[in-house]
Amino acid sequence: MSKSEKVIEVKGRKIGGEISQICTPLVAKTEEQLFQEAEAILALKPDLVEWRVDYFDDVENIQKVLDILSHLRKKLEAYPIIFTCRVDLEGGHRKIENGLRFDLIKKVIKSRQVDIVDVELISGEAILREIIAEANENDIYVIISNHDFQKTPSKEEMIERLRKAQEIGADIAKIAVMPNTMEDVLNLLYATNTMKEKYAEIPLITMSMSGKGLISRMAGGVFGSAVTFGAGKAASAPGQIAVAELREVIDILHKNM
Ligand SMILES: O=C1C[C@@](O)(C(=O)O)C[C@@H](O)[C@@H]1O
Repeated sequence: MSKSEKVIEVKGRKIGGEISQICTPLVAKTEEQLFQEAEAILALKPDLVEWRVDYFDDVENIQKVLDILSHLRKKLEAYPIIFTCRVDLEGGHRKIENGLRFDLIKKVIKSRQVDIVDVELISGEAILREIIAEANENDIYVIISNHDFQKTPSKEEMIERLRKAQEIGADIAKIAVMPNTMEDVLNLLYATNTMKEKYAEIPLITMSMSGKGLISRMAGGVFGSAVTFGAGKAASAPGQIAVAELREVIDILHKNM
């Protein structure tokens, strides 16, 4: 029996349930584009939406971000929203001073206008625990994530990072890595499956990026990844394919396995 039984249910979507959930990122630069993008995404019917606020030109204007979020929340009422201000060192679109970034994340948590926030494992335990405490008080879930856009670490290292995220108190542990060989893709899937079978008490999100890693975005659920990212108007990472294509593959796997 696998240990990964904890299912997180947000707005009727079961993260860690029987079927992989599809998340689509918003990567607009301006407010106008953001709402156009959100409109376009609604037509794609993903399961979750992620606002990658690091793409947003006014990301450093916290009040503006909060104001926009209250409108976005209404527009995407039926959808769980993940709020992500990705650090530049792990694929973020721009460099934002850490103090400001963490302040933004905490204020967004307090506003309760999102369902989930994503924070990187490299942020360090102290700030992660502060953010988790704030999130717990406000009924918001926390993804602790890790990214490597250059390579795929060893299986042991990936398992270690996912376990560390869980140990710190993540509700969901995530890792996205770049494969240089097909063995790297297998290693990511192996780490995912091992986590699911042996260590995970929380849902996992894992992906091997780029075209090489595409199989992990389509079939990662089979090995224990609870969410896969599908492009909306634009991709937020290499290898994301259209939501409809992902949905088709996931449904075929789900129906027949
Ligand atoms: O961490 C992730 C995963 C991701 O990097 C991907 O590879 O699909 C896309 C990001 O938007 C998201 O925050």
